[in-house]
Amino acid sequence: MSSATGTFSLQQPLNYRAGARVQPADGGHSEEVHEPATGRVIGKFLCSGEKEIDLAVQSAKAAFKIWSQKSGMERSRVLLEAARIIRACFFWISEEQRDEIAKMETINNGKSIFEARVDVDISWQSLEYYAGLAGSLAGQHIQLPGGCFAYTRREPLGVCVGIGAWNYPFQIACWKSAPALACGNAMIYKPSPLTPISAVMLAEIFSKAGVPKGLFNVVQGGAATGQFLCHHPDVAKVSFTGSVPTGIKIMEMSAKGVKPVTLELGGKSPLIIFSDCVLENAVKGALMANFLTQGEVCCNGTRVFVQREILDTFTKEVVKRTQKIKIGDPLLEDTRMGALISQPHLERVQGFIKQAKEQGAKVLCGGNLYVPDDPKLKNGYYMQPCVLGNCRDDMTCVKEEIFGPVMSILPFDTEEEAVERANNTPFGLAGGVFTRDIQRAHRVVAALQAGMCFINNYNISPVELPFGGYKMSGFGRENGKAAMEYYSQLKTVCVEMGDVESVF
Ligand SMILES: NC(=O)C1=CN([C@@H]2O[C@H](COP(=O)(O)OP(=O)(O)OC[C@H]3O[C@@H](n4cnc5c(N)ncnc54)[C@H](O)[C@@H]3O)[C@@H](O)[C@H]2O)C=CC1
Ligand SMILES: NCCCC(=O)O
Repeated sequence: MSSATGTFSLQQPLNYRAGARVQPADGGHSEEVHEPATGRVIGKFLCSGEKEIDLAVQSAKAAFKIWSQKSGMERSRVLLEAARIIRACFFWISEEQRDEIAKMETINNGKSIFEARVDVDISWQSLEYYAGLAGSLAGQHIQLPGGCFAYTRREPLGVCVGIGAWNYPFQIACWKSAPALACGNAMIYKPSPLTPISAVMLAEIFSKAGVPKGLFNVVQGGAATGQFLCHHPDVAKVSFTGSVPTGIKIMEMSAKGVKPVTLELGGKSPLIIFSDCVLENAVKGALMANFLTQGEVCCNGTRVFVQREILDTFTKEVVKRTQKIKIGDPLLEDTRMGALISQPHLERVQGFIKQAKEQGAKVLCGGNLYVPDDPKLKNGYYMQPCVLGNCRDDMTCVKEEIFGPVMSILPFDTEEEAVERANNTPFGLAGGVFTRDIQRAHRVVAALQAGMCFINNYNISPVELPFGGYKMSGFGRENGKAAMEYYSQLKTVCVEMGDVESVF
């Protein structure tokens, strides 16, 4: 079997401003774009400078004037059309076009085409969901004495900035832009410099769907470009997905301009497996919690606490299935684990495994580099998914976010102990529990200090559900109705129906 892996090269500019792909007006250094599956350089782009950021902001401000005056239903129709265009890529047009977005995501990120398709589905569902909410964005009427009254208006914020990570490039761009645009805002989006491609595709789709020119702009670059965005005086809000250290910097920069922020940061989430679980589901859940997108998922349940009675059976089954995961060319239909995002990241993950061994953990399977047979893939960033046993809570692999395919198994005896250990982390993004005991399931998730909890499943992402963290995993919410609050502000209008009674 062969695939298109190893054939793509970037031809078009990756910035998008005022309704067109453009080269940035100024810039610092240029960045290479890699194809993780082969390690090939597929192109380069110039990181946007201060002048380009200002042009993008001015263009977004002009579009905001038009878009914010539209009714919710008018905005809804445009978002629905954008969702339809993306779906059409999947279902109604030729095979070539059908897979276009997912293919680009796979080429640029390294994840399997199978998963990339799911990501793109979740992305158009997000646009569809917020299209549905746009028309019902409304305030309140409040009766006051003497026939006076007040009402509230839910208004957009203005030009919002979205800064994204590299693990779900298209999906993160949609999760931020869909509620932002539904509320009447404009957005400037900066993807990770490692995955610059698919956000521009989204910009083109928005234009085709009928958003005003400049409503959704894309600027490319790394930290410096992100800083220009956060410091720009005409930016009203920053929504960030990425690591905790960068999240702290974003908050500091935004604080200077008193700009609201949404922070979707990292995690080290617990998954608690009780001995009364349906073992088959718990094993599947543990794999879902650890190995999607090569383990590069913020809400992964990487600390797998297993009740001692079933530790051996559970571990044996998890190891058996992990060894069967098909690694390799991510564009092949039957591949379930592609390449990690970059060579430095692969080395970092390998470093965590080495350190885990030094600290006494036992590699139960995987953990080594993987070299596919296909010669074109020999420089790709592959590794075998890894399960670690003999783990303790004080080990680095159990305390720190690895962001790779590494599961740590930790035995426990009692519910109380499991909950206490699960919460013993500065992170609080997600958590999960597998048990047949319905009361215990709800008791445990109520006690977990985490923003997104799963009972008897893990890592599903329906767009209707608010998603976000507790503690150092951030604040604010994406998805669900909740996100609308983070992209709008409340104005109160107090109406006098009589004469003014002055105290002077
Ligand atoms: N909670 C969530 O929803 C998610 C969280 N993450 C977290 O993201 C991390 C991995 O993603 P990375 O891209 O490596 O994170 P990162 O923090 O290095 O970069 C994220 C984004 O911030 C930009 N950036 C970096 N320094 C900046 C600065 N000083 N000012 C402004 N922008 C700056 C980057 O260019 C990139 O676009 C992991 O910790 C992961 O857990 C990833 C996906 C989802
Ligand atoms: N579909 C899961 C998204 C989580 C993340 O962005 O890492």
